[in-house]
Amino acid sequence: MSNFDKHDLSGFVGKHLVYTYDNGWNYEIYVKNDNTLDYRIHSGIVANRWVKDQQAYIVRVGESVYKISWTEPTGTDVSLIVNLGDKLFHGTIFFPRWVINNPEKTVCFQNDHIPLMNSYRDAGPAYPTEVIDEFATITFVRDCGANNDSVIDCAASELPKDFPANLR
Ligand SMILES: C=Cc1ccc(O)cc1
Repeated sequence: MSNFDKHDLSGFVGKHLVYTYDNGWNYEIYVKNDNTLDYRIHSGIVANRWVKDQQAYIVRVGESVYKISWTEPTGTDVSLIVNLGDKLFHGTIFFPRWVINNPEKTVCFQNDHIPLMNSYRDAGPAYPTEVIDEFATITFVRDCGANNDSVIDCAASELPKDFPANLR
């Protein structure tokens, strides 16, 4: 039996993380509450895409290890492991084929374009799925409290040049 409370997400909710995948892609998430995240993409095939209020399954699987999983309006599925104790991160992204073919279609503030993303998802092609399975290095972490809408509120391209050093 585990000696931690798997239902206690208090060590995770409010966390703001910046991390770089081993393939060079730079991403950022904010764990808004126990079933919601915001994220922003700095580099990679969909750089400058950003999303608020994505509903997700968030579970605790170790003393300081958490897993976040969700499916997007685009049909992209994501599952992340965040190991805060070891500053270790692993992400698996299941991209539908249409995103790989035309990643630029998803580069936007998605919240303003949900019906469009759903229509792209439904038009496909969905297959073959492209699986990105990568470790990442956490380069920045801080606590911002729950339900803080100021943490991620613009595209990566609009951030100060010294981000995230400007937050320290
Ligand atoms: C497709 C979204 C997405 C968001 C965060 C992350 O680490 C991987 C994928």
